Amino acid sequence: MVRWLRKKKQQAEPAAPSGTSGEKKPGPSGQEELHTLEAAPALQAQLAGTAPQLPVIDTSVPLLTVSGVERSFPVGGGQLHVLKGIDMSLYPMQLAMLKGRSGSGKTTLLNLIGGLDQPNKGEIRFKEHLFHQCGDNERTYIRRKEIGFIFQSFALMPLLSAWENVELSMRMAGIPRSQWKPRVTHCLELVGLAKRMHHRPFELSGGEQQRVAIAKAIAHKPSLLLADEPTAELDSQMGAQVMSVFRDIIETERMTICMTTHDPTIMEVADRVFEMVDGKFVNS
Ligand SMILES: Nc1ncnc2c1ncn2[C@@H]1O[C@H](COP(=O)(O)OP(=O)(O)OP(=O)(O)O)[C@@H](O)[C@H]1O
Repeated sequence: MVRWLRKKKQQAEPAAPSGTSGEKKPGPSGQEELHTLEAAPALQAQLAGTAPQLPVIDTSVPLLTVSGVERSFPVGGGQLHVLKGIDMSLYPMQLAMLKGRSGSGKTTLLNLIGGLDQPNKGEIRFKEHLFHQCGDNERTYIRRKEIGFIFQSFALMPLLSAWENVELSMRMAGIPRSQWKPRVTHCLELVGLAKRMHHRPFELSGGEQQRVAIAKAIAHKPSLLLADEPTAELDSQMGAQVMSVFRDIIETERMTICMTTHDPTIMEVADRVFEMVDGKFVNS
């Protein structure tokens, strides 16, 4: 078992990336808060100081910048203005959360950040790429290489095992076959499913299925992981396990995670919370 140190809520901090230096913080009681989850060997090695040194990442340079973004949809002969001027930055190794009432525009924004859709106005820069200027093919190419998606409903192939589901995503991402075996093993170990690799989705709990979905989403080593309500279908214990896995992924895979949630308990582990009201951010 591995200890997971729960991050403190850091909403009050400015836009600079908070909590991204990898330091561990005590819980509100001043004690380290313990969450138990099957150990991720890569994380264990890191904690034990036996892992190889990871490359240094400059966490002060945004991975993604959204500036003045607006998105409308044609509805019933008029325009529905969903996003009304969004500015945000996501930094390397940050866990960012979007919260807001149903219909406030969170998924619409996540789709834009992930290059699945384009804004009517404003700019989206992801690394050196200007998403608002890219054509569909270019965005698809960048997305396949650099971005991973996790959905509320797991989206696993029901007849394939956990292993085969993750392997399929590597095949579809065009990753050379020689890399499949070590990477699938690593990803499933990272999400705590070393002993469930050959189970099919119906033989796994909801939380385990979501962790297979996470392994699938990170298998091609994206730098940004986007998750639309990844804990909505899970009970609170399984939701906490998914958040624990997200923290491990940030530390060991050096990814940035941006997710939507309605759950205030889940928000406590965020480095940054963006609150959306009627297509705009408030208090952020
Ligand atoms: N393609 C579309 N065409 C027309 N309207 C759309 C489209 N996509 C989203 N909308 C509308 O935009 C608004 C925001 O939707 P969105 O899914 O972004 O909200 P949300 O905050 O993610 O909600 P929830 O928490 O329920 O998932 C909704 O009123 C929705 O009906």
